[in-house]
Amino acid sequence: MQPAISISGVSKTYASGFSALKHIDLDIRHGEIFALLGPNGAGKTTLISIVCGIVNRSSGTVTVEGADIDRDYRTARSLIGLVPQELTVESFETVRSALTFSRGLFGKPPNPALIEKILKDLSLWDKRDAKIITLSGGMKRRVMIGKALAHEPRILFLDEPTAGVDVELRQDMWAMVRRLRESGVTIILTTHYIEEAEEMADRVGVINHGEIVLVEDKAELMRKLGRKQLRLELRQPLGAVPEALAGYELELSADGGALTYTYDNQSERPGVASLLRDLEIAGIAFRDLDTVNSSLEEIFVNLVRKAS
Ligand SMILES: Nc1ncnc2c1ncn2[C@@H]1O[C@H](COP(=O)(O)OP(=O)(O)OP(=O)(O)O)[C@@H](O)[C@H]1O
Repeated sequence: MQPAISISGVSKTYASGFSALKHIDLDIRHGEIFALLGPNGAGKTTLISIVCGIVNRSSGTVTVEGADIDRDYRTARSLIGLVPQELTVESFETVRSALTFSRGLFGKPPNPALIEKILKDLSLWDKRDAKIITLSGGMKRRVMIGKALAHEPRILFLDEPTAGVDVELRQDMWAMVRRLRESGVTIILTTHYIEEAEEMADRVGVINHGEIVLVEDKAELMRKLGRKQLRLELRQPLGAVPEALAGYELELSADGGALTYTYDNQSERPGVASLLRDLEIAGIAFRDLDTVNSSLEEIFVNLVRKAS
């Protein structure tokens, strides 16, 4: 099956000469929730804006459900709903007319029943005739989502959906995103909250300095998250790890004074107890030991640092 979105060799150099994206290759699968994770300024918004046809790329190709975003702009664009980072809603419009108008922009015939359903799904039906200016920030954000859904897109981009949003609304938002996914919509969200990626995503892509540094199933990342390290301070420095301990893939520190064993619960590797036994058999004594849990945050920070 062709991907929902295929991004190939996409680069962006702004007029200032700043290179915001460097040869991005990325496929988004049908029906997944993909979290694009990266620090401020990494290029997330630039990438989304290119796919949505708001920013011109310097090179590369993008297709949406097979439609090229240049040659087949209208088709590609109509398949996408975009909820931008900034709240950009017409203050004096009513909620319902904002959605109706958005649908019309895509040349779709009016569909009051659909607009009603979207408003109900977003818990905005009671506010359908309210002017947007009278709504709370959280409600305005939901109006933005409603506008993005009004033309029945197959793919929804959410740029920092929960930035500055309180915990309750964040939970609501996540529940809503899941419902959308269940209805078959592919979702790409950008975030710099690791917990958001952890909670929501089927796959996670990490972007830093305009480069994709990792794309992985979340489950695989969680496996890494569950990884632990045992560090042993040795009594006598070693010149090399003895052959008998090769199965543990131990890491010897540069000065030979410490061994690090990385393991996780699902690992096929033998556990800590057997390592300690085998160390004793090999005549390696240690004077201290310490365990460290790696977290997704740590994985992320390391990736970002390595790429810097
Ligand atoms: N019009 C522009 N002209 C020059 N540089 C720009 C322009 N727009 C964005 N940039 C730069 O490109 C880089 C990537 O910006 P972008 O908004 O894509 O990052 P981001 O990952 O979405 O960050 P944030 O999480 O802060 O929104 C930043 O360094 C930004 O300053």
